[in-house]
Amino acid sequence: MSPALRVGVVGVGIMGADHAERLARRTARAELVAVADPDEVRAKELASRHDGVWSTGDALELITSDEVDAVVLASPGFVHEEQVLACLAAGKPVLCEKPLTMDSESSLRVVRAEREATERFGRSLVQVGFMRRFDPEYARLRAVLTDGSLGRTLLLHNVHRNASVPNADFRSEMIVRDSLVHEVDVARFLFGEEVVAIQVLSPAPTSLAAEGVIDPQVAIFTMAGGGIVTNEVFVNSQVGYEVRCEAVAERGSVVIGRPSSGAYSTSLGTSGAGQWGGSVPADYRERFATAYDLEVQAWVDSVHAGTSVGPTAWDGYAATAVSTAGMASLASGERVTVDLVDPSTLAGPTTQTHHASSTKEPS
Ligand SMILES: NC(=O)C1=CN([C@@H]2O[C@H](COP(=O)(O)OP(=O)(O)OC[C@H]3O[C@@H](n4cnc5c(N)ncnc54)[C@H](O)[C@@H]3O)[C@@H](O)[C@H]2O)C=CC1
Ligand SMILES: O=C1[C@@H](O)[C@H](O)[C@@H](O)[C@H](O)[C@H]1O
Repeated sequence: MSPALRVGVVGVGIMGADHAERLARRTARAELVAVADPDEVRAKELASRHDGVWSTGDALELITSDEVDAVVLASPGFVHEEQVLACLAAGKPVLCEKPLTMDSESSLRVVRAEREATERFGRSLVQVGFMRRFDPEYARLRAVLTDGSLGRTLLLHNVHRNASVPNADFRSEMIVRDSLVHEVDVARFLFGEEVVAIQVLSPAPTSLAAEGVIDPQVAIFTMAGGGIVTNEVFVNSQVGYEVRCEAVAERGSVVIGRPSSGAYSTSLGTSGAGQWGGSVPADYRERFATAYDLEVQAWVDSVHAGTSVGPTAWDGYAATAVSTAGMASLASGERVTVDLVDPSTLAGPTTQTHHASSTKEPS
């Protein structure tokens, strides 16, 4: 049996700490060996909870270390380009949290570098952290939509709510680039097509959002085959983490993410009367715990096998291209066409994945 994959985690805030714990405690054939964060106290504190894990304030030191075989990037999106490129230069497989980068041009640079690295190292090195593809409910929904029994998929209706967002930097644009980007990937994953246009509408905002932040937002995607996707993203809903998706097809519809499909209970309300309903998860770490576990395990297994799995650099770029168009639409209120490079014009091998849960890449 091959030795455990020695993994380093870059950025140990909310998601990085969660992934570090997962790698250290419940990912087979993997070992957490190092963590990096410019907040060195935070990195050191996390490392001290695990035997033999070292910490550094310098992400590049971790990425280039001979003691690290593969890297999980959970740093903020604006540093992903530099850090993914460093992983590619070092020939290290990287699981990069979404979004791949913050704009279309930088994501395209990553796709080009990834193709060169694939030729050089003989395998695709980038997986993007669109974990919903690994969620059992989304995977089941995709299976139902693709088995042909319901006919062609016509519409998707997505709801994505966070109780609140962590800091004052989470402006209207972040709702598009950091939150709505999940729905972009879901739309591509479920339709198996690209998003060709987006319109972002700005309803009157909640008084509970930070000054000047447009929250909620409603976005409408047009798919390459003419399907339409409606999306509500509301990041200051006060209640909890609600992610639902309803697909409408020619011969039926399918909904996932309802409380009844998870924990469901009756209880006594504060008034003493009986009430019904499920509990709403507090945040993504609770709602998508299984998806993250499956995502990280699949990544580790694929690295051992020398293959790739799940969302590729192309998937990351295609999603970011939609967000970039979404930013323009947020500013103008107009429908904006997505500008996506023709993949056949890119040099190097395609980064086709070999996983049932991946969107087919245009050839
Ligand atoms: N897949 C999912 O459901 C989720 C994904 N994310 C993604 O994970 C990433 C991190 O998000 P959070 O953990 O929420 O942010 P966070 O703000 O909680 O943590 C970010 C960490 O990165 C560190 N950092 C800053 N600059 C750095 C650099 N140059 N190199 C290394 N580390 C650096 C910060 O000090 C902080 O500890 C983002 O890309 C975000 O979009 C976040 C939440 C959920
Ligand atoms: O990825 C995530 C965060 O970065 C984002 O900020 C949240 O809105 C999403 O719900 C969460 O899944």
